[in-house]
Amino acid sequence: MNKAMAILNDPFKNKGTAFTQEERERLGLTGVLPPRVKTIEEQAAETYALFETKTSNIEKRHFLMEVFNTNRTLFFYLMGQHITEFMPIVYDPVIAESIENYNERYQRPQDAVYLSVKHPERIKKSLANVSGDRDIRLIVVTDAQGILGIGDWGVDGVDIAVGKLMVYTAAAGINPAQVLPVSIDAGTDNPKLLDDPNYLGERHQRITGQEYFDFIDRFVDEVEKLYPKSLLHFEDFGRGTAARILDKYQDKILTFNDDIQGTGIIALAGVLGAMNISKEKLTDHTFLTFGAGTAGMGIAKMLYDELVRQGLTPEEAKKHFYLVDKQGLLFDDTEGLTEKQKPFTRQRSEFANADELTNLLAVVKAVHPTVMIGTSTQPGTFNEAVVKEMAAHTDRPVIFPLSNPTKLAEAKAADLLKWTNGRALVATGIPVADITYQGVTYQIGQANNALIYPGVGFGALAVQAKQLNDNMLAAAAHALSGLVDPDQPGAAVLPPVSKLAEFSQRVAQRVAQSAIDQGLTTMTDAKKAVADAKWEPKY
Ligand SMILES: NC(=O)c1ccc[n+]([C@@H]2O[C@H](COP(=O)([O-])OP(=O)(O)OC[C@H]3O[C@@H](n4cnc5c(N)ncnc54)[C@H](O)[C@@H]3O)[C@@H](O)[C@H]2O)c1
Ligand SMILES: O=C(O)C[C@H](O)C(=O)O
Ligand SMILES: [Mn+2]
Repeated sequence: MNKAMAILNDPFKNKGTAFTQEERERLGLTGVLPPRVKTIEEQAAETYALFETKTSNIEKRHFLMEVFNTNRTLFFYLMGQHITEFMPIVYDPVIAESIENYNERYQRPQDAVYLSVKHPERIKKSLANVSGDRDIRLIVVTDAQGILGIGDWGVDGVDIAVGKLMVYTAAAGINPAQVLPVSIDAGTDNPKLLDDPNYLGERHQRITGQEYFDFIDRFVDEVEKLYPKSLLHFEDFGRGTAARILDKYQDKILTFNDDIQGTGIIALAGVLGAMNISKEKLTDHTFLTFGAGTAGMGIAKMLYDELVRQGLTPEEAKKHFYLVDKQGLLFDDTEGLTEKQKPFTRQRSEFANADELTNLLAVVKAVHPTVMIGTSTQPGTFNEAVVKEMAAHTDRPVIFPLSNPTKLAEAKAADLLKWTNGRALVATGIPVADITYQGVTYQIGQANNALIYPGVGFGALAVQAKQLNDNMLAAAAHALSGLVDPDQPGAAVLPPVSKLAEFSQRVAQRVAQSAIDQGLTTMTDAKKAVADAKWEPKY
């Protein structure tokens, strides 16, 4: 390829019509572009006008991905201008639709690395082929066994790694040339993909057990060797692997599991936001987690740690939790408990009707939760009967239906307000427009880990922290308090996505400061480190 085309085809270098006359001369672009030199403002305005002509969400996403594929600077400049509008398009919920249509709509590899569990010997070469001479600092890896709540999507799940990284840059300002999305293709147990002639992944059932975990070990090892200054972010692994991988590596390398830790932080931040509104104490609450999987147990752990920080003993704190999963309320003798569930189970002797506590309504009747969080993937399960029963025993029920995407949410925010006469303090996983109910306009907080992981990861990277530990996660959860006026009628429990870029800096600084305070870095000035690391979309 000639020099000119190599530059124009490189999304990290390309400026399109914005190359100046001098740059055109120097880079061999003279005569290669139409004469007019445009500014980034002009490019953004014309690109946005084209975006507005697209009618369906999937077309909008396709269009934005073309901009992203062509010119990263312009893409992030534009996203900075339209963050609230673009988030649901490039990220959740439209990303779910794009994953479900990946094979038919395949555009480009999008600078991701494609690894196959059957070929551990190709890991190093594959990583190096994609990263080239770029100084990689952030990797988002998925094996796509549990994409949002839509299940196993094999190689098609790569979009979630790409999308999560787009949010990192848009929210926190991580240099997009320093990131690497990775797909680990371990096969798929999704029969639809195995039967689809267009499927782009390896056509076999998931490889599990030793061979799988050996591959992960080798992958982590190669990442640490090739990119020693990087943060390794795991996304949408399965219930049987996510926690195990995190437990193995969290004290050894700079790593983060978004579904466990990111979700835990944002849910705790939302509950703390609810406490600011209701003026209640966290330690007076009873927590019910519906769907005690990867996310549900991450949330329970963060809430539990906070109760202990607020002075409860571990034994007292555990008594505040009730886990409900497929089996109903989880008891110490329930079959099929996960390692993470075991410490939070209850005893049958606590209840006269323990054997009847096999569904959510029965459990709500028996335990009177005051905070109920859904990560079950079961739509509509926070129904009118359940919510009214809960609301009969508490003034301000805190209810977070967090399952994604939209079609899987345990409830709709508007229904929760209606069924509780506006008393519910609600946060959802996907964005919800303001709701006017009985004369009050309610803003609905978005308890999606996207509101927190960019600041967390960026803060840790900015000070080159050795690890991301529980204190840093707690610092992030507390960083969002004070950003919403809790006395405004209809106030949200979390700050709005429109302020994402602002509060991500604050989260990053708090996380960086925590690393400094704990001696996990040699740097000393969190504010300066975060400011210095920030990438801006400009030519
Ligand atoms: N808002 C956020 O930031 C956020 C973050 C992570 C996950 N999530 C959502 O949470 C959901 C779960 O994700 P995960 O990664 O924890 O998946 P997971 O598979 O690890 O956990 C889901 C849990 O729900 C349980 N479950 C299934 N059917 C049930 C039923 N009928 N009743 C009760 N429990 C049932 C499963 O047994 C499992 O334990 C997904 O929809 C995901 O999108 C949201
Ligand atoms: O991707 C999201 O929207 C949040 C979360 O990580 C999820 O798996 O649902
Ligand atoms: Mn996820």
